[in-house]
Amino acid sequence: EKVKFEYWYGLTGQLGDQVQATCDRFNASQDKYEISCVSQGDYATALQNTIAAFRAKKHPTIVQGVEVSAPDLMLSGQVYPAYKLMEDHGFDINWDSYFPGIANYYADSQGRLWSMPFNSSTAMMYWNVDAYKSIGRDEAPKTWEEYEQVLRELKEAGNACPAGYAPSSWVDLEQFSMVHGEPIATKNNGYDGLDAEIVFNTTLHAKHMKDIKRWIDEGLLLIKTRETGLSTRDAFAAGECAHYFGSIASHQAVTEQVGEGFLWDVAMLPVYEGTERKNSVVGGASLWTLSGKTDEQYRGAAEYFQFLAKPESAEFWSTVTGYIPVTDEGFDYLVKKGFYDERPYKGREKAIESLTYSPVTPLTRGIRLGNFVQIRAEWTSQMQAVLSGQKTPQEALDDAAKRSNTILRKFERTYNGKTLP
Ligand SMILES: O=P(O)(O)OC[C@H](O)CO
Repeated sequence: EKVKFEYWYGLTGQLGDQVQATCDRFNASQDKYEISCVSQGDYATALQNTIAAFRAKKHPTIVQGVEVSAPDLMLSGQVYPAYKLMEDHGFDINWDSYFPGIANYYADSQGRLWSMPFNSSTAMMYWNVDAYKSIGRDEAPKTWEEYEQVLRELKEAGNACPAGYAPSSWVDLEQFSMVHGEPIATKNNGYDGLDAEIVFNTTLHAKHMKDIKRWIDEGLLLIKTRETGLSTRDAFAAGECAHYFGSIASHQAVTEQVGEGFLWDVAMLPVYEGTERKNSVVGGASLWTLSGKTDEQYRGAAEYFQFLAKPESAEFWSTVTGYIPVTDEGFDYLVKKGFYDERPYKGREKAIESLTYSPVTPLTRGIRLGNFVQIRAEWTSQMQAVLSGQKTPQEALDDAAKRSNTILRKFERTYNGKTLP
């Protein structure tokens, strides 16, 4: 009889279907194990459901943990660290092959990976090349100043939606801060201690949110969800808005949505003039093995991880999504096959360029702040208050920082005396 184990993931739609496909491929590749993969909705819900399931001992063997949940999972006492899982089951993983930006994010202070990198992304600017042609341009802006200029030119040329906008902590705060080398919190964004404090209301991020508000007021950015019910991605793919900012993960979905409709591309996030661009930070999620399972189930989990790490699996995953290969081995395999040479896959390498743009610094390593999923929610609700005209960006960011610090202090008390591994 096959050994069965569960894997809960936090993706839906096109991406969720492709996670399911990795499970089907694994099940078809061998006859000893049967992985059962269950979508839990989005990343935040997957995490929430997993915590709730622990109480009833109904939790899965593997959970897909959103990147920022790493400290919560590491301190939970309920994780079987990936490096140990693989070692205990005799799998010889070349950990050095993982891109440093990815490995750093999921590693403890001794450089050992606690989760298995899987769906790694970063934020990109999606731009409509045909719309640019209409204003005599053929390159994506590298600075926010130039971006504003492009928006203005598009509007003047009669474009009704130069860009769609929806507040995204991941793009506007987290990735933005990384590429500008600006801190989100003290203590190197939490890596150096649970007593970190939020500073995002005092950095270049505050200027950025003021600029975004001004662009909205000037009709350069349209809040699509409010105006048409469309997501910024759908509005872009429908040719309605000339830009949107989002994960490279959706590159394949956008490819399918746009079809032959128009020419488009992705570019690295702009930076403000005078900024020395830094690496962006890995987004997406990684796979965490949880406590309380049988040794056979753990062996199955390790086999699945080993299966995902194969270059052929990396090729499958990068083809059907936009996620990047997580190892040098996977990347080299794709490069040798000419994967990035032609559309529709050409462009996806820009995510890797962004992630590896500079050596990782203490401020661009990532975020190690407790309960950051809740901090994201606070930031978002404060930004909604800006969009509805109730607060200025600075007031909203000050309030978001205050509430976030309360969340951090609560987390610190929960793990009183404990330190991050
Ligand atoms: O859409 P994804 O999977 O690239 O994830 C984006 C962010 O990292 C979510 O935290």
